[in-house]
Amino acid sequence: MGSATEATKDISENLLGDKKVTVVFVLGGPGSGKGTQCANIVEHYGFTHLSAGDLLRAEIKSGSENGTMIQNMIKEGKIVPSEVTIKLLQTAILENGNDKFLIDGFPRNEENRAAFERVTGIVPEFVLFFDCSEEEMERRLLGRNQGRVDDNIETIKKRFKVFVESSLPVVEHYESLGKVKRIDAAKPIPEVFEDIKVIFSSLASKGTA
Ligand SMILES: Nc1ncnc2c1ncn2[C@@H]1O[C@H](COP(=O)(O)OP(=O)(O)O)[C@@H](O)[C@H]1O
Ligand SMILES: Nc1ccn([C@@H]2O[C@H](COP(=O)(O)OP(=O)(O)O)[C@@H](O)[C@H]2O)c(=O)n1
Ligand SMILES: [Mg+2]
Repeated sequence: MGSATEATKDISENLLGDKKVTVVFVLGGPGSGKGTQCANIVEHYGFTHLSAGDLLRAEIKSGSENGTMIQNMIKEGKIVPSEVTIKLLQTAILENGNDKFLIDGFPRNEENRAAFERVTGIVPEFVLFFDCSEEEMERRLLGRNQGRVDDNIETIKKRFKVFVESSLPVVEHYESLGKVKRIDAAKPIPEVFEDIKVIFSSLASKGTA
């Protein structure tokens, strides 16, 4: 009996060669702590962390022909066309020996979501959603100090708008499928990780990751 999910997994095996993967999407507003907690999850649960933003920034640095376009989009807080980001994610998945991935900061809009599903056939195990107020996220971004072109108040405001208008609908989509695990991301880093551990420990004990 082939369920819809099984059918999609078959497609994913075709497009990713023989590779079967477990994927968790890590979503949340800018500065909600996605990258910080992904590092913790990698250390404890053997996932590979793929940050869409990091892959795009590496693409700029590599001198790719898309570099200028990507840089301009990031500076404006806009979402880069899916084909660019999906290609980077797909290559990273195929080049990696691991079969468990945290995809951080993707999908960020409906176009990202639908195109990724269509192209890779990958259906996420679940979506880890970091819930945090804009006031707190703004404070964190202004203190992040990584020299990013988008961590200034003008771009931050644009990113918040894009998050509410384009990214939250993606979370709502997965909510309607019962796939969202919401985390109170306003708490201190160790407390947030304690809540995340509960989720990943139960996943590990079910043998799905
Ligand atoms: N729970 C937290 N409490 C306070 N500061 C945090 C917390 N989580 C992350 N930070 C800090 O906030 C900034 C943004 O975190 P980051 O993980 O880069 O967020 P994101 O990837 O969601 O944009 C970093 O400087 C990080 O050290
Ligand atoms: N799926 C994605 C992810 C990031 N990006 C771009 O990269 C920027 C930084 O993304 P990020 O995930 O590193 O940012 P944070 O949420 O970690 O602060 C976004 O504001 C977008 O301009 C994108 O276009 N598409
Ligand atoms: Mg990040």
